[in-house]
Amino acid sequence: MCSLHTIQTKREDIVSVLARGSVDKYECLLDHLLSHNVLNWEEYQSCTLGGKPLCILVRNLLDIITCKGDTCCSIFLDAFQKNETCEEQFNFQFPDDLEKSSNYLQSERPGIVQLLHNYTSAVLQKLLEHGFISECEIDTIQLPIYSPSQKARRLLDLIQLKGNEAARCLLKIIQNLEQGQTAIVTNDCLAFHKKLKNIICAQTKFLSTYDGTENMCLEDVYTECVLELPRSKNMLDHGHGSQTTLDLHNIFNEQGIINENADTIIILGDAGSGKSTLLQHIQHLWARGKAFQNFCFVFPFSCRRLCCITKPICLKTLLFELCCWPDQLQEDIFQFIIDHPSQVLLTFDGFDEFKFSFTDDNKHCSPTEPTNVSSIVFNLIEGNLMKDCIKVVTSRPDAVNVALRKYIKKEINLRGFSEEGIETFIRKHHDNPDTSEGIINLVKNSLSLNGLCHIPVFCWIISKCHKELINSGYKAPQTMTDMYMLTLKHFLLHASSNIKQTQNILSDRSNSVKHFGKIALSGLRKGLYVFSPQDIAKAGITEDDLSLGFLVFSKNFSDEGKTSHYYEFLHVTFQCFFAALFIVASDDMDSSKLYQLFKWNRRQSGNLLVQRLPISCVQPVFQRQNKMILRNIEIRNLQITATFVAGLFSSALNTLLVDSWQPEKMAMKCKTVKKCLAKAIQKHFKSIPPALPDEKKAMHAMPEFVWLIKCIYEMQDITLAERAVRGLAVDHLKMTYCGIGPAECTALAYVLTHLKNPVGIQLDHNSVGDTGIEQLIPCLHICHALYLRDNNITDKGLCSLVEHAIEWPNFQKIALFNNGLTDNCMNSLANLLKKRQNFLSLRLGNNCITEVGGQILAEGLKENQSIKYLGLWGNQVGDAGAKAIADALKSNKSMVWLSMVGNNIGSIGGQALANMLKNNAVLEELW
Ligand SMILES: Nc1ncnc2c1ncn2[C@@H]1O[C@H](COP(=O)(O)OP(=O)(O)OP(=O)(O)O)[C@@H](O)[C@H]1O
Repeated sequence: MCSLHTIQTKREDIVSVLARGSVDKYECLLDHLLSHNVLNWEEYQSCTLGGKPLCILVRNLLDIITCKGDTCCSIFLDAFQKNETCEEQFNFQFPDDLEKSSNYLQSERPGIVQLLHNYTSAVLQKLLEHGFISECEIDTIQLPIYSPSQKARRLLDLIQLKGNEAARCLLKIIQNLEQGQTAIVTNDCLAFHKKLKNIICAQTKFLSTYDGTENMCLEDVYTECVLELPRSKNMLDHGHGSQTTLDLHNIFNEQGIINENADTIIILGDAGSGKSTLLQHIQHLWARGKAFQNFCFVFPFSCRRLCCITKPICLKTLLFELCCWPDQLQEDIFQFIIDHPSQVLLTFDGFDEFKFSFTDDNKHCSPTEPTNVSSIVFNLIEGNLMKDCIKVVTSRPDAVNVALRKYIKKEINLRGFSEEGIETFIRKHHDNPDTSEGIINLVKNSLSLNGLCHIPVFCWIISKCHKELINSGYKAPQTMTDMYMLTLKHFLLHASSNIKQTQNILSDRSNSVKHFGKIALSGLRKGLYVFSPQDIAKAGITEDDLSLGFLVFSKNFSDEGKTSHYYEFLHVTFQCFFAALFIVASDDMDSSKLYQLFKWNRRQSGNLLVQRLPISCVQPVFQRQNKMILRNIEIRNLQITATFVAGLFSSALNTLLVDSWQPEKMAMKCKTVKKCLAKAIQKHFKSIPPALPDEKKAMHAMPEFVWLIKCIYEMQDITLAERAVRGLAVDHLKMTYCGIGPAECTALAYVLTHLKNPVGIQLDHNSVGDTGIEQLIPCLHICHALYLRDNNITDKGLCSLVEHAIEWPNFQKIALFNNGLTDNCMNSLANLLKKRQNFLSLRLGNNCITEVGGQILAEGLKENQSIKYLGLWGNQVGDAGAKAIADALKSNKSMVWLSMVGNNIGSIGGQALANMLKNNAVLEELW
């Protein structure tokens, strides 16, 4: 029987089945007919006229179909049967040519309706954002009389009417949804999604350091920081092997993954390097819809706050109560979160402040079962809870223990501002170009300031206190302590109404400073960074003190609508600074207590394992050593506080404090600090094993050594610096993996310049950079060998170094592999080779040197007879470069080791090297 005849004979049954069924089902049939072009647009509309009974619409449809001949009738019957039996599976083949988007939406209509029906609200929002529909149109589509599928159909109908541009936009949204590139929340979750975005947007709008006094938005002042991936052997190769800097927008991609099965990305950086701000920026970009839209939900946590949760808590409560409460459908929303972990991002700021040491001993897998907060956090990191949900954790570097490392997907080092970043930050901070130019010049002209300003918090201080620095002719700060003292004066002066009459503002506000010092120190001892109204009252802090702006409302404990507030210091480094001021200037603290501040290092020196253990593991040892008042201060903050203490004894600040507060015990304390520092350094030196026969004596310094050097620098005491290195009788000073950046280089130069005998200085795997080289130059004349592997050095830094190195008689070796050197510094190196006929070793592996660079270097090699080692592996010198080098070395009588592997060298270069090897009697190794 032909299809037309079937419809005619069974018309009554068909009408009855369709009219008895739901409107949804009938419309689904129409979707099929539209997609197969059985109905044209006008016919479709006549079959969906609102207000008419379904049986009339069905009859009308059958009239249209039967007029269209047997093929159309056959398609109808097919669709009718499918409609009755099962749901179809759709497989989208998106068109390459987006000009045909409207057609595609029509031809795939049944599948698209099925895909969209759970997401219409979010899709409508996106179309609204793109300007293709209006609020009023959304309201019409979202009328409660429509089922979810009907809403999807009304949406498609509207877009068809709006033309191909709108259809193209919708198709892009559908494509992203289908391929999981953009996370789109279901209709049930949309209200919560919006609420969460609004809350995060409001929370991340301002930086805490700008609270109260200024009204600067994060968006206006945010400056990109340098993000680096550590080069590690087991970094999985995803085609980014040699790249170590990372763009923020690539933070979640495959670049730099070290463990594909893990879900935690850890961002490491020193105090004030911008970790919290970076997280805030990520959250803000997400909340504003500007990036990271593959996450439906972002839940930000502060470890400072999590530490205060003492009662058992479950994951659900943690997410909803701490971040955002769903006004309705809590169960559905939580279920969506659990079912779609890859669409959820959790951030944990300040893991170093999380008092619990990471352990994977206690498994907890239930999202609804309460347990202690540390267990929830650790099991999230391990993936026992919400596997595949990405977690971003920030921490100061040494808080990561071995157990945690197993669960790290990617490790990122935050290196603060680049040279350009400093300028950008200053320009963003000041509308007046004259002011910003003035500050930039100030920073450029002061070596010490330049080194410090790579750390964002210092850059902020300089920007904040620019008036004092530029107009009042203050001496540019030399040390970190100078910076904080400058800020202290700035805030005090700012709050003082009669500045001119005030001779010594510190003396005038001594009580305020004392109050801050007291609460800061007692907070550090108890691991407290947030202060309740009771804590504030107990420390005697008055409204007047609060108005100075050092204590700001805590973001972590905001009780909106309440009159009493929780406070925290502007930044934790200010808490350390005030604690240091109290330790130094209060006569309640005698020098023996101060001795405790440096003493803990003595037992730990040389014990890297203990140093890297989290504080809670170290504490039993630590507590035994320090029975006194400073025993509980978290090690990283203790070091910062101790550095400030040393800095406050620099001659200028010592005098200032004595003049301001007349403390009686300062002289004694100063003596104690000097003794502590000198002895701690000596102890470090004594731990060096004696040299083996025929071997040079080397010292492998620990990060603690660098900290001691920084303390000496903060004191600005040349005699102490001389005394400190007097006993250092080594040929080689190794300071690899010590977290050395530009500021540390300034301190190293200050002390190492007093070394009496030439040494080799090995600084591999730090972040010295071009600025660090500038800082080091004052001490490098003493150096016979310099190792700077993996330190982000570019041509600029190297050229500057070589300019000086030409004059240094001892300087014979330099190792620069894994940096960013190009052909542009080859002239400089060639010149060094020409001028220095006692130069021995040049290692330039894994840089970006091409044929041209190889040829330039060859010019230098031609005129040098001393060089013994040349390493150029992993560059791109090619045939021409290799040939030029081989020819240059023909007459060289010293070269014993030459490495040219991985340089794209073909037969010409290879032949030239082979010939050179034949004629060269001394060359022992060529590879
Ligand atoms: N990228 C940035 N752009 C602009 N300003 C920044 C940036 N990063 C940091 N800052 C400034 O430096 C201050 C300190 O930064 P932040 O609190 O983020 O450091 P942190 O690394 O989290 O420090 P800590 O480890 O001590 O908590 C910020 O309050 C802000 O003023």
